[in-house]
Amino acid sequence: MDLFSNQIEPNQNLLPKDGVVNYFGPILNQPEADHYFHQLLDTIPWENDVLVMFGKRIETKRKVAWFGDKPFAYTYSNSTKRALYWTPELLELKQLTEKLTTTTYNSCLLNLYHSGEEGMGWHSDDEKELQPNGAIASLSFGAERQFVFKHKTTNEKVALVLDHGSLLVMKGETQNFWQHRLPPTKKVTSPRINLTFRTITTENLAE
Ligand SMILES: O=C(O)CCC(=O)C(=O)O
Ligand SMILES: [Fe+2]
Repeated sequence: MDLFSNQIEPNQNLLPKDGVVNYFGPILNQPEADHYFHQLLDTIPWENDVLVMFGKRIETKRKVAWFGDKPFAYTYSNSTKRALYWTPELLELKQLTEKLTTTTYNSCLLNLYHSGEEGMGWHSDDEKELQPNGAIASLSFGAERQFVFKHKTTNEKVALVLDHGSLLVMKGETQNFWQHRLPPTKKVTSPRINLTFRTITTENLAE
């Protein structure tokens, strides 16, 4: 948290055009955010993510987990995952996020970055299973990390720092026009957990 956190304006659009990104700053106090961070770190069944790059199957160091209302199938970087049912803590966080963003979500992708050496490359969250132009709400816990948007045609960039216990929302046309990434950094040595609440279209129910 910084001295200026009381100036964070959740209604301000951080993007200059072609989408909407709102940063709410911390939405939990420090003990609450610490509680969720440790609870998620210890109890989520974290698994290595698998990417297919140049036809090769690569396991990421970053770990992931996938939860939802139903056992949705979700194909992400060529691997299909099935959603687990919400834990009580994830349901609490979903409820709080829904209240603050006045939107409902039916699933959540969780990422665990063990240190700053792990990040996520440029991408848009535009998988076919996701509701087109649906809001994506991102909760961060643990180490503060930079998050960057890049416009797909003009290359304009917008960067911000995602605080412990903070909420960020991407909505409207954001995923069509912008990519985002979590840059790796040697300056951060502690872990971070990120939760992205999403809406999956209900045709994507696993057998
Ligand atoms: O870790 C983050 O803040 C972002 C994760 C992300 O972009 C994703 O899961 O699609
Ligand atoms: Fe993303």
